[in-house]
Amino acid sequence: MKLFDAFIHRSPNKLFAAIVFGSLAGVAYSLLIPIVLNSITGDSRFVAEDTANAIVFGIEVANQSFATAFLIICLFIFFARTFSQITLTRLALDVTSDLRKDIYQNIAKASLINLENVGSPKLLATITKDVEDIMRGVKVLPDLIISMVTIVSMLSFLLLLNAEAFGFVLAAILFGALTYQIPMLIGRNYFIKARERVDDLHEGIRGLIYGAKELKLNTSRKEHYHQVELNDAESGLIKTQKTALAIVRSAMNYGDLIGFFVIGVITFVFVNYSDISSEELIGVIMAMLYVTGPVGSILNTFPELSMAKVSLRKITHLRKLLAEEAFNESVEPIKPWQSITVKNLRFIYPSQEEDTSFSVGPVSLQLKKGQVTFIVGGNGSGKSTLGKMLTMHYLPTAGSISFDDVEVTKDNINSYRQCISSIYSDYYLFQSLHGLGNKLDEDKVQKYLTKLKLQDKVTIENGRFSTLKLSDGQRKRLALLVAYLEEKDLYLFDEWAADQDPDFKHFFYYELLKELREAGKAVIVISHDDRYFDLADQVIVMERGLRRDESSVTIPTEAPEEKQEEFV
Ligand SMILES: Nc1ncnc2c1ncn2[C@@H]1O[C@H](COP(=O)(O)OP(=O)(O)OP(=O)(O)O)[C@@H](O)[C@H]1O
Repeated sequence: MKLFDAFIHRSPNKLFAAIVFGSLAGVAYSLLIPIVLNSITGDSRFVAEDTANAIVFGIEVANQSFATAFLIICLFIFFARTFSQITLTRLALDVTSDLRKDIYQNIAKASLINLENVGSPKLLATITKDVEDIMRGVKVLPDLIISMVTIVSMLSFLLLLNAEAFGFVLAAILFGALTYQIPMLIGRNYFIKARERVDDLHEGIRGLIYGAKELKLNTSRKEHYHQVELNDAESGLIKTQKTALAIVRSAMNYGDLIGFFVIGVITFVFVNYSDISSEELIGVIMAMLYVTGPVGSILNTFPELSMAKVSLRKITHLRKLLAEEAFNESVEPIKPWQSITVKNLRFIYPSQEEDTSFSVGPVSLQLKKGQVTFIVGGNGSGKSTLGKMLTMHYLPTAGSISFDDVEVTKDNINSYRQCISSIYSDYYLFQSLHGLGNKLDEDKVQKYLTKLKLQDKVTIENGRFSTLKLSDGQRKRLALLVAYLEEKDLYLFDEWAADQDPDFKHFFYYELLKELREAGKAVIVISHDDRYFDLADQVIVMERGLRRDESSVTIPTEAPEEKQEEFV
């Protein structure tokens, strides 16, 4: 993805108009020199001679027609430049907004495992810092175009004025531009290093916010954390940024001085070897002084463009990491089903070292509507991983899931996902009941708010919760309310009751599960609480990623078939 391509893609007509007006402003700039030159020196080679004075509003104005032309050109420059800058800046805003929206889409379409692996600090750094840096880089493009056209126009004027001087100035500018690239390349490498350090720092800041409770209770840990994860990371980042900026600043000053160096050489040396007239010399020096501004302005854009390029690379890399789930996203009505048959399902966590990556399965089981299935086992035995395969968050590396006789494939997986509701331990509670607001059954909402003892805490207005400032247990109850209101066919609760009062544990295990069973839902409960295991219709015991207990359900076992291509 190239920055300019994004502009062309967004609005080619606006881009074209902005470039045309920016270029015209550049040409108009260069027309001011011959007019001024003519008035001062009387050199009428480029503009016809006109010495008539006029009185305008009581003020005497020399060379009336030149003065009028000068004013008109200035006004034209103002309007053309402003139009070009505003158009390109607005385009730049649209392009960066598109970029952010693209990243939102990338995140939405990425597989859960890729999202977990990339992690939120990196994603947030990209959406905030990288897109912002690209925006800054994009914003300098209007000035870059105007300055480039001004330089080209001034060089053309120089060519008309004195071909020898033109050759000399051109050679000096080319030499300067080439030698300028060396420090800029070094500076760019430092910008890349600095960008890597921003990710580390974001990770550190995340620990500072989310680990605030732990850090407050342990001063030596807090000091160590501040020193290693924040102060050292800050120092490393600032040092790298300072070095990058020092190199880039020196390069920019070098670039600025090239113009004056050329003026000096022309004034003190070139004149001794050329028969340039004094009018031409004044013209050349004026043109050089004039060119120095746009040259500086172009050079000033380089650090921003350099950082924008680094950020663009970062975004491109992130997009690769967030590989899309390659399946049909459309949602079609699914055939009513009674049971889910899982055969030899397997999932291997992606890892650099194959030996250390954890795998779950092959696991076979059957889930039926109107049945409650408990998945139990020790910590790290693979319960949640199996759950995420059953709720189709993780795409299995092998095996199959079938709803009655329809096997889940990449063509229908999104349709089948719509019949599932889950609450994992890292659930997210949205402030709004997105997509549910209009079809809310008020009586049902009130009944469940009361059952969950939330009726005095939360109300729902226009599909939004009045507050989410609740205790952990209350928030989890609200998540349960949402899941219940969703009216899905398959429910998964991962340790839902673990941090609830005995009353609510009782409500969950004895009332809610019973009600869901009676409503003909298939329910999966991941639990450690063995007091309630006998409430299950079947218990799946997990041990080191495999199913230990196969007694409660019999699945026709076949040789594990690798079906990776069906899903991934
Ligand atoms: N995002 C991940 N990347 C790589 N490996 C992971 C990831 N998440 C979990 N694992 C591995 O999978 C194993 C099983 O994790 P899982 O969450 O399924 O266990 P669990 O039985 O639900 O444990 P607990 O009872 O503690 O919640 C872990 O021991 C870990 O090695």
